[in-house]
Amino acid sequence: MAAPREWLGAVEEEGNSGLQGSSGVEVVFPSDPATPAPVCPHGPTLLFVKVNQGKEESRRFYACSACRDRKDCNFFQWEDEKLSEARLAAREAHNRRCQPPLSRTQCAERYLKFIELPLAERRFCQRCQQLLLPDDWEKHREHWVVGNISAGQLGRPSQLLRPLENKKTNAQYLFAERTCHFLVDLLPALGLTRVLCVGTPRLHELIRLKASGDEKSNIKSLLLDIDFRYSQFYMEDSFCRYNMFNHHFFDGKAALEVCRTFLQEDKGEGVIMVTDPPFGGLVEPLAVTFKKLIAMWKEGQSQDSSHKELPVFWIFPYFFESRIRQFFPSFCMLDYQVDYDNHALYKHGKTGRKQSPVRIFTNIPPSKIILPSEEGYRFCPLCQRYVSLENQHCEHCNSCTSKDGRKWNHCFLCKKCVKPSWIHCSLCGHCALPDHSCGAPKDGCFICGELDHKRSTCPQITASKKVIRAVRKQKQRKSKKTKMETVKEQSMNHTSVTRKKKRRERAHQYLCS
Ligand SMILES: C[S@@+](CC[C@H](N)C(=O)[O-])C[C@H]1O[C@@H](n2cnc3c(N)ncnc32)[C@H](O)[C@@H]1O
Ligand SMILES: [Zn+2]
Ligand SMILES: [Zn+2]
Ligand SMILES: [Zn+2]
Ligand SMILES: [Zn+2]
Ligand SMILES: [Zn+2]
Ligand SMILES: [Zn+2]
Repeated sequence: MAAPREWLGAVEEEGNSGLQGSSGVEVVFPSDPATPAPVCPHGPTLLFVKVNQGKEESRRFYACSACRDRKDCNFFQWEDEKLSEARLAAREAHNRRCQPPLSRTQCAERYLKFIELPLAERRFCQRCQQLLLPDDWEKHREHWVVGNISAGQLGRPSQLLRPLENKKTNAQYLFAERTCHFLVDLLPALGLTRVLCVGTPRLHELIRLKASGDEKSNIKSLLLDIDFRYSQFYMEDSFCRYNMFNHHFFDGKAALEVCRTFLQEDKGEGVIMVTDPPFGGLVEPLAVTFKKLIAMWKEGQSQDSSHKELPVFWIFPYFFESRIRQFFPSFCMLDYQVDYDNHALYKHGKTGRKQSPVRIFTNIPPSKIILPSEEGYRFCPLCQRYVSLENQHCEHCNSCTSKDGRKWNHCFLCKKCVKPSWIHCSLCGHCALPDHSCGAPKDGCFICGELDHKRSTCPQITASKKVIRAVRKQKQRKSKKTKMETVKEQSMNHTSVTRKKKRRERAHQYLCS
């Protein structure tokens, strides 16, 4: 996902207005893209706009969709910038140079050769993260090479490969066994036979292991992931190198067709998409991509099943709930706490603030998803869903209200349940942390500073007449109550660096305190 914070530097270096008050970078999806976005090594770039509090939108620019760190991809181009033929040619050459050294077909051929080798000749170079054929040995002689790579190891590449823990781009946090088994075990009960794994390599391999093991599960899986190292372990029909922030298949049409065929098999029956994107990712580009995958599945549906939805598990931290529901209103958040192997803080079994904040968002009715009682989950008959132990049903809200696994308390003044650490502040008129600064400006509109709307719907914005029309329409349409809800929703529509930073800080505080 794109590089908000890093790109701010670039924007400023280019002599644009400095930061004043709150500022940030948003992704823009032009409704009628007249010109296709320029391409970086990670496929089409995204269009961004820098927004400053008290100012109108500034100049828009293209940046990489996948890398948040300029060190990983330093693509930058102003929207209205004209590039010389020479620069365009240099960019093309650069894009080609950045692709993996072996093609997808070459990787598949090497894999077939590798599995034919006797155990003693099956080697893996830790340094290069590569399976070696005898012809490669000499080149890796001085590297840390492990031998005797068993069929079991080949079947679990996520254990053999070093997780890419670069937080800004890959954030390759792998499911703990507990979570992975929980997900796999859910599938048969839900009548699912195919899983499109988008950024879930460990789930993919466990499904395949089960399919080839004694239990003879007949569940199939296709992995879409940006990590090209996985190409070494799978044939073309079970792994496609893919960028989930721009729906880009690195191996072109052939790979796209693999995905389409997989989704549309059996008239689209029995398939689910499970995705666990890097948490720093912007929600909107992800939502746009997932809608494209859903549309691909829908193309294969008959007329009479046009009302059906592709089942989805979107794994993401709970504080993105309103943002995700903005794009997928039918999704609900399960209480199940997703656990990771290589993330020290996201661990199940911790209490208080140390619990994992990662949840499953799904359009499958939550009553059908049984959460393990041995881990403390119970069924709430009133909510018709499984909830965590501490999540108590509030009779005033008529719901099990806790989002973070702790017991929340009902505030009669706010008329809702709030976190246990919050108290009602009579000065602010709502609940907040005891040490909050009263009356401190909340995240308001970047342009006029008002709190009741965001930049995208600011009546003062002159650049976008469309937005003004939308605001007017809204004013006409909404009653006071629904208007309040809309404002809240809009506030989530405003992804800014400041806000994202705050959110990260909040997540950090949440996990550390
Ligand atoms: C948070 S990890 C999820 C891994 C999952 N928990 C598992 O154990 O299977 C994010 C995954 O998304 C992949 N990824 C990161 N950026 C991506 C992108 N732009 N497009 C597709 N996949 C991406 C990473 O390689 C990684 O496998
Ligand atoms: Zn890039
Ligand atoms: Zn090597
Ligand atoms: Zn309940
Ligand atoms: Zn309540
Ligand atoms: Zn209150
Ligand atoms: Zn206050």
